[in-house]
Amino acid sequence: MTESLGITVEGVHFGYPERPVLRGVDLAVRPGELTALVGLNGCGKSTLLRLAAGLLRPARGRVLLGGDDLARLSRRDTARRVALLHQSAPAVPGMTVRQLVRQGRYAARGPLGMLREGDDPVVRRALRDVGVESWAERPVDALSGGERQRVRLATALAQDTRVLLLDEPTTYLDLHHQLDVLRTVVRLREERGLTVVMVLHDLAHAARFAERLVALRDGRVAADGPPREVVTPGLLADVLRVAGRVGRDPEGGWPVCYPDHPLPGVEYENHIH
Ligand SMILES: Nc1ncnc2c1ncn2[C@@H]1O[C@H](COP(=O)(O)OP(=O)(O)OP(=O)(O)O)[C@@H](O)[C@H]1O
Repeated sequence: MTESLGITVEGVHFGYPERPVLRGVDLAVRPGELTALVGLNGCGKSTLLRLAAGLLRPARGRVLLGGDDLARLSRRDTARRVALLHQSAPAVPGMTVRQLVRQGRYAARGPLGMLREGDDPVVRRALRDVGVESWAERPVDALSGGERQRVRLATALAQDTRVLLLDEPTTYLDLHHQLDVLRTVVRLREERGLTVVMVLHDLAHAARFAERLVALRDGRVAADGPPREVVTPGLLADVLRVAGRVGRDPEGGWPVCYPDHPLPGVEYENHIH
């Protein structure tokens, strides 16, 4: 197993024009840790992942991967260390699953990698990891939303990085495949020492599968710790704006939420009405 990499976010501020989003985020994800990132729509979760993937640059502060400031790494070096599963990405018409997954290799290898059209063991492994080998020659645009989501995960895995950032990896998936993907992430993290940060809206999944839960609110980290400690009725109310109760799974002991009703007072201060 190669050495795991940690992610350090130091005093990061970021905004889009006329839209401040992150206002001083500090976060240290330890090497090999599985972290869930939660928060209301528009609070900046995807923005934070994009900053951690080097696709955006902070206005203030810095992001380090394994101690190296992303601002000093080339695109290629960044892509060798960190892969991002985007919320959605359009498929090129006619492209097969294998061709799309192979793009994960190009990101890490650049033009020389593109010459290797042959059977790439990393691509095969990525297809196998998410159980989509049998679709390799199918056109991506003929897949269902859930099937496509799993192929996108395989594309991120094909980058063969030590850090994996997953933006809502279970979107579009039925419950069977949601659990399947989350268990796959847990397994890969254990087998390969991957450092994983995943955005999840399902607090039940976050509480069960992540060892650490980070909640964003008002552009800052509002809660950070093991789910057993931070998932409380207060978190539900203050960060997710729902009233609800929190219990314990009788066998596993992880927190189980019983959300009741939405609380008033969500201010989409960043939004232009
Ligand atoms: N390219 C962009 N240009 C301008 N504003 C943007 C851009 N991308 C995102 N935003 C805004 O920045 C804020 C944070 O967006 P982001 O996608 O990070 O939120 P999120 O927490 O991931 O939300 P969701 O849960 O809905 O996916 C939102 O107000 C959004 O409208």
